[in-house]
Amino acid sequence: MKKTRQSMLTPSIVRSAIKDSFVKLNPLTMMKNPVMFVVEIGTLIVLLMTVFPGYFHTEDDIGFNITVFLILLLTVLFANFAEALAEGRGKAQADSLKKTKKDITANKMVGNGIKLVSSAELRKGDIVVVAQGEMIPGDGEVISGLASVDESAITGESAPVIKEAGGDFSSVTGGTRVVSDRIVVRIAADPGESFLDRMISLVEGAKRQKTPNELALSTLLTSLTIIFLIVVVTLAPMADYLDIELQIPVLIALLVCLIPTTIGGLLSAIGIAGMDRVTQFNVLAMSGKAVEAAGDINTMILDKTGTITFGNRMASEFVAVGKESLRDTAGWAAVGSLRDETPEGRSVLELMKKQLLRYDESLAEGGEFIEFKAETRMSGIDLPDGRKVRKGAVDAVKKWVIAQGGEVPADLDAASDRIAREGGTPLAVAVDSRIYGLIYLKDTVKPGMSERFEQLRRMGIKTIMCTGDNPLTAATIAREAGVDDFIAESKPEDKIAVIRREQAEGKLVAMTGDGTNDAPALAQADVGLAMNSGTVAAKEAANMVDLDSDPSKIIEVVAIGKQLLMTRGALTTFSIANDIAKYFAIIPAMFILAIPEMNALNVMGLGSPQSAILSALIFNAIIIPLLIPLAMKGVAYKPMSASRLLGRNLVVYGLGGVIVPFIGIKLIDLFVHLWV
Ligand SMILES: Nc1ncnc2c1ncn2[C@@H]1O[C@H](COP(=O)(O)OP(=O)(O)OP(=O)(O)O)[C@@H](O)[C@H]1O
Ligand SMILES: [K+]
Ligand SMILES: [Mg+2]
Repeated sequence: MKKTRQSMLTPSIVRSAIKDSFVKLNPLTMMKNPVMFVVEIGTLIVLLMTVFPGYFHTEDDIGFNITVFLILLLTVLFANFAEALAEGRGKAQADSLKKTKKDITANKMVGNGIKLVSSAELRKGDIVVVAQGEMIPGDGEVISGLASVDESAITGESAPVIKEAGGDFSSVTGGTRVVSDRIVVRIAADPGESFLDRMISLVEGAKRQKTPNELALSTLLTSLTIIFLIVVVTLAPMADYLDIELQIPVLIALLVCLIPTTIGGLLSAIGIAGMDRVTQFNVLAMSGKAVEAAGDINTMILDKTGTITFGNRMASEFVAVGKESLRDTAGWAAVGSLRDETPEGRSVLELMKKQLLRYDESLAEGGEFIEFKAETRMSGIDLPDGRKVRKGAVDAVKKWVIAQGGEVPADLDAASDRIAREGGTPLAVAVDSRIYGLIYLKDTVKPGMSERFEQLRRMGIKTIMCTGDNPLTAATIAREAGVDDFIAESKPEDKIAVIRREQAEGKLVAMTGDGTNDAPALAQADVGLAMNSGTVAAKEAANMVDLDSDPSKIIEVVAIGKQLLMTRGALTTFSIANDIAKYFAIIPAMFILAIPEMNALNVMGLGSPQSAILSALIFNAIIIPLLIPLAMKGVAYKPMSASRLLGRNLVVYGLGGVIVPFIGIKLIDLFVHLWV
């Protein structure tokens, strides 16, 4: 698989991030981040005191005040830089997508003729013809024809994909190119509402809103900021009363050290980078909320065919039952599959060829094809002579035959059970009231599935396989794959019922799907991952789309969501723990001259009061850029239960958060002390 996606930070991204760090100093922008906004105001106050020392009577402290001002300014710039850097990759990606979105000429069908129009004029419902070498002018559904389409502009995948009318592979995306044949497409989106438009605004972050989780954390951080603001402001009169002189820049330095600037500066970068990780993984998440929900999932609904198994269910054997001959069984299976375009149907005809079996193709001429439906779980053909040929799930065919007064051969169940126990799918073949035998459809569980489900179990996620297949096959595959639970013979509406049942117990549910009949369930699920190859309805209902159309990717999406939540939690813990250490650096320094006993609190043995304050402030600033890589990459995630994880993170980031600044500030003080 060749990916053209940009996944590295380029010098140009870094350059524009540096520029943006200054642009973001605009107070109207800063106000959205209350913690850093307080720092910005503090910076301005110290700046005023440096510029007008006469007015503030701060002539003696100009050197110190300039230093404080510069460190504070850097603190704000570092936080802005973190956010700008996180946004950079998305912006670069949006730029390259915009190049894909040029205006092109479309062949619009008007009456019986074709009119050349600009793609920007196309509306929902318009019909266009796209021939070899041409670009598809808008999102839509193929209504006739078959073509291979190069979707690399959108998916980064260079191998063309087949698009054809009818079924689950009929949706096409504007901006992709037809590389062979010719298709007729019904446009499904008005200008400005296309998939490409949505993708651009998504990676650009235009629609980025704070998620509920981020909002809750912001509220906490703002409350902490207000509390420390009150503490610091009330220090001044108290000091006054004790006849201790406290300079305003020192109080501001104390405040900035105490409020959670580390997480305040990195919070938005963490969220953007998390979304970006999902995008780099070729999954489009419609909102940050969806990614976070993925991190909190309790239950995952997966279908069997194509998700847990490879899904190329191939006919591998014909089995006759009762007194029927193998030749007749195979022959009717083939006639019943003649116009069945599903992979299962095609594989029956291939098996006939491979086994050199002959059958009378002309029988089907003029017959009426009965398409496979998940509701009936059968397909076949009604012959012109009145005979009805069916193949399908064994219980469905049995019911159909019995309804016509037929009987079920005694050895049918034993034969189908054998296939099912081996994990295969048995399809019964019948003509009118007579069952001839079985088609053995083989499918294999994808390698490594059981390890992945084991990982999910350790994360505390329950997996439920929902399949239209029979209970025995389902049980075998479920055992082999290691899912926790399964539901067999499920119809599309059963999926939504399972989701509702789990949600009623207060659980968050994820599911994948691609068909139009999956759309309601995808919309109902907290995390719905649709396949890009799937129908427009599925893609619209879901809150994520996988551009590679790999349904098992939901597992990685969950891991990314968890990593995002964990990174945020870990850095919050670290940030707050950090501030404790700074308290011990600054408080003794502030009072030491007036209250010599305070020296007992000077546990760090810092050089001088001024050096102590500056060192704490410098540490407070540089910890932000130092943690940018962690915020962007996310903390390493190992599957384990939520409570063990919490314990581990408290030790690493809580204890680490207390110890690191003691060492850091002490080291910085050794240098700073040489100058002040
Ligand atoms: N082309 C076909 N013709 C006749 N019967 C079919 C055909 N394809 C599948 N079936 C039968 O219908 C059943 C249901 O198919 P469906 O696609 O709804 O579910 P599934 O593929 O078995 O399971 P999953 O939901 O895991 O994809 C299958 O188990 C099989 O017995
Ligand atoms: K701080
Ligand atoms: Mg299926």
